[in-house]
Amino acid sequence: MTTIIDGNEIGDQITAGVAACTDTLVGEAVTPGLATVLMSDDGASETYVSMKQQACEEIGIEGFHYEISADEPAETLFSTIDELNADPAVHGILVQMPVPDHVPKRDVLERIDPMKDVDGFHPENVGRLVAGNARYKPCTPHGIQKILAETGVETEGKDAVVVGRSDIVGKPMANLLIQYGPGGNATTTVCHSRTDDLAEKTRNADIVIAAAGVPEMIDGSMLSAGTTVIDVGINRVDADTEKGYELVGDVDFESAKAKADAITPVPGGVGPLTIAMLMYNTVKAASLQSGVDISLP
Ligand SMILES: Nc1nc(=O)c2c([nH]1)NC[C@@H]1CN(c3ccc(C(=O)N[C@@H](CCC(=O)O)C(=O)O)cc3)C=[N+]21
Repeated sequence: MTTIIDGNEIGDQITAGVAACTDTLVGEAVTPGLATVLMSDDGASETYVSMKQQACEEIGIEGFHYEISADEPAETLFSTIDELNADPAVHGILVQMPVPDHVPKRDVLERIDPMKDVDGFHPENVGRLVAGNARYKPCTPHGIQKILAETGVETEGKDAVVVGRSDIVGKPMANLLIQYGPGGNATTTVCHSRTDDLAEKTRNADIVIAAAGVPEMIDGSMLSAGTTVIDVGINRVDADTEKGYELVGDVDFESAKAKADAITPVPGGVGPLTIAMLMYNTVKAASLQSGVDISLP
């Protein structure tokens, strides 16, 4: 029997632990604060930002939300970041990606105070992660580590294949998988758009993490029996539904399920963990900035 991994359940479990940490902080007169900044007219981005704000509200984290019109100059975003860096009520800052083309992404990431960088995208935090001394692990790869641990999937000595080399998922995921200790020690291959014979790589994997942003590109014929399949894709494809689209992953679920030992669905797989780990990092940020100790799950 193939296990269909329930990301909502694992996410709720972590969120409960994070909520308990929030209570501890509030008891010490520290209310964790997360600022989200949206500079885009994209409907999907709006959905994700509002999901993050809703999660804050449920846990007791104070949410601050900023919207900047996509045609504003980059300076408007920079000065918003400067204000949030200086605001002691704000412990975490998330600038929703992608930003418009005329805004230099790297300058945005470097502008955020590394102590408030709860995405873990600032070069200082990327460097710490690679050095094995992470401050804030990027939310999606960290969430995937939690999924694997909760599902009882051992990584040590296993062959892991990460499909996709993004700064947000592929690269940090590979870094976590090769690190010493629990959730790491995997022999890790990173595949991407220029990989020759991808199927040969994925067929030899014990764990496949699909994060290329290409709808249903990994199917059952590319997998061996017994593989653990983690689907990071959240592609909106046109469909005759109420919303006018359907959410599909980077994995062809039905054919992959027939081969997999365990598989994450879309929606209800990795997505809820991304939000839970953002809350986790925000509470960690509030602890680091206030000096109040907490015990994170
Ligand atoms: N600076 C930054 N940090 C991010 O963490 C970030 C970002 N930019 N830009 C966009 C992506 C996307 N992202 C998602 C988080 C949760 C779900 C999620 O929970 N999805 C639900 C379904 C939601 C739906 O119905 O559309 C699920 O998979 O079950 C999806 C997508 C965070 N991102």
